[in-house]
Amino acid sequence: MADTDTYDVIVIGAGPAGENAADYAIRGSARRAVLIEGQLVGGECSYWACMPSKALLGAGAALEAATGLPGSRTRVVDDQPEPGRLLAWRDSITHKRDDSSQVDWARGAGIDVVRGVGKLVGEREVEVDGRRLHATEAVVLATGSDASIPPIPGLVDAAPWTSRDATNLVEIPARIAVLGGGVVACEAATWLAELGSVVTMVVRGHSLLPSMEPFVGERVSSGLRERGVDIRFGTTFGSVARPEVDDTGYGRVHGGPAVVELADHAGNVTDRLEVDEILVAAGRRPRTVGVGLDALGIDPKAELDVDDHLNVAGHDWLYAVGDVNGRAPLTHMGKYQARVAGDVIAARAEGRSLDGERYLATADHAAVPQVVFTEPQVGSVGLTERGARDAGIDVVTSELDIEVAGSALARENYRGHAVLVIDRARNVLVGATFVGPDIAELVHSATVAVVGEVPVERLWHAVPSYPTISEIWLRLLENLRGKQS
Ligand SMILES: Cc1cc2nc3c(=O)[nH]c(=O)nc-3n(C[C@H](O)[C@H](O)[C@H](O)COP(=O)(O)OP(=O)(O)OC[C@H]3O[C@@H](n4cnc5c(N)ncnc54)[C@H](O)[C@@H]3O)c2cc1C
Ligand SMILES: NC(=O)c1ccc[n+]([C@@H]2O[C@H](COP(=O)([O-])OP(=O)(O)OC[C@H]3O[C@@H](n4cnc5c(N)ncnc54)[C@H](O)[C@@H]3O)[C@@H](O)[C@H]2O)c1
Repeated sequence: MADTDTYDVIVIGAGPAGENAADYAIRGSARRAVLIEGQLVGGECSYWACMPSKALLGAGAALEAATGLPGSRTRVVDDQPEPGRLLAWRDSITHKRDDSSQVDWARGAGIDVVRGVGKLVGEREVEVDGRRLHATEAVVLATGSDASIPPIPGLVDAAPWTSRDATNLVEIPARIAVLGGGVVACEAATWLAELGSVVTMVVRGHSLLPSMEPFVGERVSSGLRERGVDIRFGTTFGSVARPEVDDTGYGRVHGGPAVVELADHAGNVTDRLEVDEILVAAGRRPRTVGVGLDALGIDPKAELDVDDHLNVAGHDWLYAVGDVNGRAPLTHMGKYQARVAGDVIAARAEGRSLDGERYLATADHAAVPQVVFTEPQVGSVGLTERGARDAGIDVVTSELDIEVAGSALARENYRGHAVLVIDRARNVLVGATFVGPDIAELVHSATVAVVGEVPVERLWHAVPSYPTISEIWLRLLENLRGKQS
């Protein structure tokens, strides 16, 4: 009988990255893997992040599409989502936080599941609730990330919402202040406003989604303002006071009203807001502390040093995939890294060479795609114009409003914008950004072009179907030809 405490592969954290690493490391072999999970198998994405957030955003997007066309507009009886049914739909998508189907999937894939908090205690050694497990091949760290709460006076004591509350909301706060101008803040402000909250976004910078092309922030700000969201740029929370705090659980209002002092960069108080809830959407921190990295001489507070095999520097048996390594904190990128790490573990276990593209997570550097599900949607891949120039690439750009037959048919007043960033010397696409209704599915075409390093001359022969929003590709290439000739 197999020793239940010895596995070929031990994975700490059963989010999307951990699940895929375990699966790829043993698939088609007699190797044995175990997933150690302290909360829910499926991780942040399934229960607290991607899945519930997209469930909450779907109805608003569908209403936007229906009200955007004569003929369906007059048939829409209410242009706001119906809260009760929307929250029930969200609950059906998250299985009310019951992870049994994911546990069944793991067991069906030949992966053991151990519940508990795992900790590295030495080379290839992991402890979970006093039990010692040994890995003959590899240990994979896939512990994800936690929401960061900035050290603002009174903020922690006010028990603010994090994204877990916003995605799992059961009470809709009448007035809410959202701290942050990143992806979580923009998406959550969208569904909260659609559900009837009066939303004030407090953004310390001067644009939303500042890591993207500048027009992205402008378009998303307009979309949010059209939904009644008040955006205060150049402002942060100076302090928070909430006299009555109540531990009501995820997604319920955590007590009485809070007074938030807004402050400018010099610390001067510029305004005071009274709100019923606060959402902190100020970024995430990899879960590296408390997982035993110090037992290996690795500083748990420092960024993990991980190579393109997803190997942690200095430990050829230790891998880190997903949010925990900070390379590209998105579900699809964590799963991609996990596929690469799993393939590397399998190849090493079978004594095969690691030559070949499948063993290197190269997309993390130059081809990270992302869709932000605001209204309008934002989709991007690769470098922005500024990012490319900062990387020393001589670029030419092609930038246009999305005005093609496909977009005119999608909405009566379609408004969208797109840019291609081309490496002038190699004449290949290094980045693309699209903003507009229904652009999410355009991103993968750009990803293929970036990853494939398709010469712009060849892109001419990728003919977009008529009438689709993809026709913008042709307009952008025509515009580029005008610039290059
Ligand atoms: C509101 C929100 C919306 C998002 N929407 C999207 C989206 O639309 N698309 C997208 O691509 N990304 C999205 N993301 C990002 C996405 O959720 C993460 O990139 C993804 O969940 C990371 O997967 P992971 O497996 O690395 O970590 P996680 O999903 O965080 O899973 C890690 C798991 O490890 C467990 N764990 C941690 N420490 C231990 C330990 N010591 N022992 C045992 N178990 C442990 C945790 O309980 C958890 O289950 C969103 C994030 C947020 C916050
Ligand atoms: N659709 C998607 O792909 C999707 C959706 C949601 C989240 N995510 C991912 O989840 C991760 C977390 O998202 P996020 O929005 O929390 O992080 P973020 O880094 O995108 O944005 C953080 C925001 O908080 C602000 N901030 C940080 N510290 C602050 C402080 N002390 N005071 C005031 N403001 C402060 C920043 O200026 C920024 O506006 C990201 O990696 C994101 O890509 C992805």
